[in-house]
Amino acid sequence: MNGRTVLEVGADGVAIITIIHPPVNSLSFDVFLSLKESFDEAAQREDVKAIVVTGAKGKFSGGFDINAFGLMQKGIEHATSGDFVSIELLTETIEAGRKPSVAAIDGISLGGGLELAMACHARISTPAAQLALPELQLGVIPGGGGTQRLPRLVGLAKALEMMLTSKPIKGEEAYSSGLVDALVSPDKLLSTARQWALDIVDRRRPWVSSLHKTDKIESLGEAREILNFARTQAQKRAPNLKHPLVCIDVIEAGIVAGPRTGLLKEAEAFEALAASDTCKSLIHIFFSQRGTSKVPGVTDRGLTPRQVKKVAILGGGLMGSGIATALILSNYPVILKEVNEKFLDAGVNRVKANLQSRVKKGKMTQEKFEKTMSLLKGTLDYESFKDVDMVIEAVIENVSLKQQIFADLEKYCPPHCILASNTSTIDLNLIGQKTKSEDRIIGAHFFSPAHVMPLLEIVRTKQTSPQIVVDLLDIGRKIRKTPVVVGNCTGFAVNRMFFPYSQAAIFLVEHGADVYQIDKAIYKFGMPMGPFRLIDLVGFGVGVATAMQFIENFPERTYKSMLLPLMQEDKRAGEATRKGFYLYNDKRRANPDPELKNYIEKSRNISGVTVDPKLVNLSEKDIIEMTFFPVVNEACRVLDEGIAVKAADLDISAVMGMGFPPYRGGIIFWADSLGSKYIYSRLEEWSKLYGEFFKPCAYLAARAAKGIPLSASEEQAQSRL
Ligand SMILES: C[C@H](O)CC(=O)SCCNC(=O)CCNC(=O)[C@H](O)C(C)(C)COP(=O)(O)OP(=O)(O)OC[C@H]1O[C@@H](n2cnc3c(N)ncnc32)[C@H](O)[C@@H]1OP(=O)(O)O
Repeated sequence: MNGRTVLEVGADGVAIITIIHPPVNSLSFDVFLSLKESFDEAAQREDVKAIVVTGAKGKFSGGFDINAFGLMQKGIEHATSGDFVSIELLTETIEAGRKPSVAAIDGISLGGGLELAMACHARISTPAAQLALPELQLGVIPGGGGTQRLPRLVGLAKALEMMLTSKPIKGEEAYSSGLVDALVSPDKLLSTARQWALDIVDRRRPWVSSLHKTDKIESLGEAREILNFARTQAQKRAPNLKHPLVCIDVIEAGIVAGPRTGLLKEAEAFEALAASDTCKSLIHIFFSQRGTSKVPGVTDRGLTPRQVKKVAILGGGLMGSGIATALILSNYPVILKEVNEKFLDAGVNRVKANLQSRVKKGKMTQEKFEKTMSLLKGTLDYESFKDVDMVIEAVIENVSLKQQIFADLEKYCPPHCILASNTSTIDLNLIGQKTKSEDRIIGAHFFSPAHVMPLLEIVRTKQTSPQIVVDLLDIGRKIRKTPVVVGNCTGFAVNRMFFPYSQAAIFLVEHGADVYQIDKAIYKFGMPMGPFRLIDLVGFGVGVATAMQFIENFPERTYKSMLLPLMQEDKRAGEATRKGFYLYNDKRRANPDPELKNYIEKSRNISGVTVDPKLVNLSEKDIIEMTFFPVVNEACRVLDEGIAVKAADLDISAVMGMGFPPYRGGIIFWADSLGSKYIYSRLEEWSKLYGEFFKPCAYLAARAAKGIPLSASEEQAQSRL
């Protein structure tokens, strides 16, 4: 059985129904059926006066069992159909039941979990409990009456905010907004809920049916205004997504035609959306994100992460200060080392500024700011490194400098200390060449700004010990990053994929395509910005340095262009210099620059490239394919070489490291939706026309030949032969 509920009746006549489905008490079909049985039994038993529903082990419920979406998509399960869950169970059995029910909420009450609680006649919560309707994050809308009951409990504006952002609110806010009726500490939760239920029976407390509440709902005119504003915002935020608009339509239907009509519309829309590509992609992302910390041969050895009490960071530049911020925010004491007072001050000030911006946004109190800053100590020497448990080197990308630093670290740090480098491209074996500590050298590749970006690329060499990987995975989790463990090579996984992306864009421009048209098409596809706007943001210095690494290591498939160096020569080095592919005003607004064509022309002449009329007016589809298929090709090489353990890790790397739209499921998931054969045939066609840069790799060719998805593991691929 996939989860269940238990029913216990106390001497006071209150039946406690407890959901038991570890780890988060999700609502599987078995749990729904069992809930129905338990509520039916409680309704029938004469010794039961009232009902309390709760979740085992301090967690009310993490919502609908997300595994079940897969079953629904395969047509195996239909039990969520609105008729059963939303109407029969939640509305008719629970809300319209003859005995009052109270939800006792601790830990989490998410999605279907909150919908179950809202169908009860009252909700008692602990202050720290998290309540949310996060369904939109999964490409669906609430399907258990959430679109109808939440606005009636908290008002339209708050309900829309909760649904459209998917963000949880804590018990305290839930209480002040009317979602819960009382707040109590965890030890008093059940007794308070029991008493509340009995009080409803005795008419000492109101018997409220959320679905029929009217006091919080705005007038029709006002409601329409709020809904239309939400529509505009939703379209602006994610123009490619339809389900947020469906959610707003369903809420509106309930307000215009009544909650019963709203429930039916909701159920219908939920079922349709659960079968959509967006939902499939987002659920793939949900599980893939949780799967990144399961590394075969590492996390299955029973190793326990060691405690890291003190961390040292070398380099207080943009990366070093960002990493320091991320660590102190999670209460790690940090030593920041720089080469002189001036650089040290600048580094410490950057950390300060990072935290101050949180204070300004109201995300941090002044007191917490001071406490957090006190965890950071600056230094100019290695004196205080003797008791650090981890060092993260974040200096400039210079091999000999890094080699020297690691040799020094070996001397000054204790033998158990993790020696990590934040390099984004350099082979770790090179960095550790002058040490005998290869087993504790590891890559901790953060993405800028390090205290904001969610990805941490953990790079292990063949010598890195599994214990060190387990330790870093634990730190990653504690500083709230999604770790992806990859193998060692130039560029690792994320930059290996990133590189052909900007290269393809530069190739297209040199052959006649328009910079701004490319950026527009890629933005429309769902990237946060186009490749040229991104190169401007990152800065040409970084772009050129990375290019050199790739030219050196993968010369056969690097498209060589002088465009960036030429622009750099003229002090056009990106946003920092206010000029790059765009011109930037005081407010960082990017404007196209008519002068750009002169540089492109010059660069074309140097490369000996002529404009290809076929590439001048490319369709958006062609721009997307010519830019992203080389990325898919490189991702296939990364998989083939074993740099990434599984395709899903690359999907997460693309989403969190490159900004690839999660609703397309990540780079390989997206590629598989188009088919390996199609991608192969296009790359093959372009490689004949334009050379090696587009040449499909052996992995892609083999899978295309057999019609096998790119994500299939090697064993799966073999078994399909
Ligand atoms: C009809 C309804 O309207 C439709 C719905 O309810 S849709 C579902 C709505 N619910 C959600 O979106 C909640 C999703 N879950 C979460 O946000 C987080 O997992 C959480 C806050 C519950 C717990 O977070 P955290 O403690 O960090 O643990 P996390 O690693 O994420 O999850 C623990 C395990 O529970 C699983 N899990 C979490 N929520 C789940 C769910 N709703 N269904 C199935 N499994 C779930 C995770 O996959 C993970 O499994 P693993 O250990 O095998 O990798």
